[in-house]
Amino acid sequence: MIEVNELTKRYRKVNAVNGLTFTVRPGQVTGFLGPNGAGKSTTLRMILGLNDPTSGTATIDGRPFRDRPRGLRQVGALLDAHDVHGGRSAVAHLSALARSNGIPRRRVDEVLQEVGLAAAGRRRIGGFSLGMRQRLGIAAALLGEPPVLIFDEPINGLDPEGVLWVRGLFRRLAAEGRTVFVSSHLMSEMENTADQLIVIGRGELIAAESLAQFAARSTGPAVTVRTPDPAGLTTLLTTEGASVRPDEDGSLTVTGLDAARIGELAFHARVMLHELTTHTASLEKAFMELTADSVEYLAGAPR
Ligand SMILES: Nc1ncnc2c1ncn2[C@@H]1O[C@H](COP(=O)(O)OP(=O)(O)OP(=O)(O)O)[C@@H](O)[C@H]1O
Repeated sequence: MIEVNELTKRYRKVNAVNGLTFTVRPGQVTGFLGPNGAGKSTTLRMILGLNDPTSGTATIDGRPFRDRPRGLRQVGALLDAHDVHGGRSAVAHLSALARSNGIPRRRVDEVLQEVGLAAAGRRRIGGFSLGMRQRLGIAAALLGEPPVLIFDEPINGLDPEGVLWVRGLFRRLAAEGRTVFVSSHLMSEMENTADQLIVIGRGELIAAESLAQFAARSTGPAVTVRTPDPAGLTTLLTTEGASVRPDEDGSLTVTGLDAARIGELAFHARVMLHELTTHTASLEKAFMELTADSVEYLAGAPR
């Protein structure tokens, strides 16, 4: 379990993290979400004892991480995939980590196999792609079979097969009862993986809830309708209290009535329908709405 209490980090000009309080529980995948610059990496570094908080505390299983003598056997973390010695091979890098953390040497081959790098184990890390470096970072995190795992933007640079693999891996680690905390700036990366979400913006907590609770915040389902008589159908549906928006491709997006009711109304009014499709609101959209006020770097909009 990871517990963060009133955690604050102030740099000279920026409040990178401001009074954050949340808990990350075992047996679940918890997504740590926020736009660029929200303070995710700074928070993770403080949890791992790599940065000192200005105030507040972060503990792993009840104690600050830097007090832990068992290192990689207690917590595995992927922070910056580039933060490894490029002149070494993957095997040499992992073997050194295993040695200094009292982990049996056989784990090196096991984790290389697990992350799909067995064939590249003897190659210099300097020649690895970003995706391969991410896999190596994940291998290092898994080396000591720790109960707590922390991954900062692990999906960056992975190919589609890698994305699927890593999602399955996180689910499996959680099912084994481990604490799995994964940061991302994209909701889409988390919606098929996370059970719980911690959302931050400008260093402050915006939401800490289950994915289901988060989904319930979004603005309800919309229905796409295609008809040869858009004007007639629009009048019919707005009279019944729906909002109808014409789309560029000639279809209508209807909110406020469900597909069954729209079909019924059209049938009774003898309006022909060519399409009637329900869309559940996208979580990405809900995430963007939720964090809109705290987006620091907005394309095309000087602030
Ligand atoms: N060493 C530092 N000195 C000064 N400011 C810093 C330092 N590290 C981070 N910051 C600032 O703190 C804020 C939070 O940065 P952080 O890297 O934690 O965000 P993030 O959520 O991980 O962002 P991203 O998704 O872009 O990685 C930013 O405004 C950043 O510029």
